[in-house]
Amino acid sequence: MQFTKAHATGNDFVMITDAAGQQDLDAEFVAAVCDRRMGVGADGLIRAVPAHHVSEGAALLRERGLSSTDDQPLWFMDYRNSDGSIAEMCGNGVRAFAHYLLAEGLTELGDGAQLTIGTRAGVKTVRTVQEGYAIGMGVWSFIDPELAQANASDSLVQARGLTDPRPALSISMGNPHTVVALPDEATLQALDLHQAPQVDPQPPYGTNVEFVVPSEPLVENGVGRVRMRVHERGVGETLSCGTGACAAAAAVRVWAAGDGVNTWRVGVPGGEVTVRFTPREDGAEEVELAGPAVLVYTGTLV
Ligand SMILES: N[C@@H](CCC[C@H](N)C(=O)O)C(=O)O
Repeated sequence: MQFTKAHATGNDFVMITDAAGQQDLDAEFVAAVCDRRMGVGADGLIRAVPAHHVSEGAALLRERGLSSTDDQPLWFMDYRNSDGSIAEMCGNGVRAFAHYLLAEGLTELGDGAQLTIGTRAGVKTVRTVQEGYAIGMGVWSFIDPELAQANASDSLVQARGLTDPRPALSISMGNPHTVVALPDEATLQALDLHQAPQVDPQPPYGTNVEFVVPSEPLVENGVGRVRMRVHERGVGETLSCGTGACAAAAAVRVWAAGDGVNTWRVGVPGGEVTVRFTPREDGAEEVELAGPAVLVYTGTLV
């Protein structure tokens, strides 16, 4: 099996193409490929498969009235975490996926230099921008709107390196996130994320946990800035999480009542991504995630 190793701000993936939709990916196989000592090593594995060849993709085509054929496929991002579990969405993965599809000649940019791809969290648009790719992520939402709006927090998080549990806010970006604000960079750096943080109450399907530190000043020239470290569900600590960066920026906006600040730069151990919010008339906010994507090498699994 041919594969390409890719990364997007250090969040790394093994990319494979399955044009006929015949590749049965079981959790054991994915975990073996993603193993950093015994396999290729990656935070996740992404299978590019035409939407009409997988049930979730076919459902998406029906819902959205889109077409996908062997000649003109709508490519579906089948994303798996490094432990083999399936996740709904991966923001950095979409950038790597778009870069991979274009480099492999599997698709071309359409009108407005845009691409449309399918994911388990719906159809996403991708456009090329100076820093790489910008993804139309859809709208963010509170996981528990009542609790979140009343307290600006809905849970408590404890992690190694913190003296006490800290309040957190749960946000969906297609997949679940729990965002925790920390007072300063020293506290952020002192965290030991080898062990999964404890979230109370425990989210039913697990969660990705983002620890954020607002920059000083928080907003400069109309742009908000935060630093973040993340412990990902199904992976562990990663160098970056795209959906996590969107959730972190959304949470900081809520806490800082910074609704007017629509552009946020989120610094992660693997670089920086940009998150933009566009308020809609119905009160919801569309999110765009922009950042680089890199293809590192190709290989063959034996
Ligand atoms: N790194 C990703 C998120 C991958 C999925 C996540 N671990 C989950 O289980 O929800 C990103 O860039 O968004």
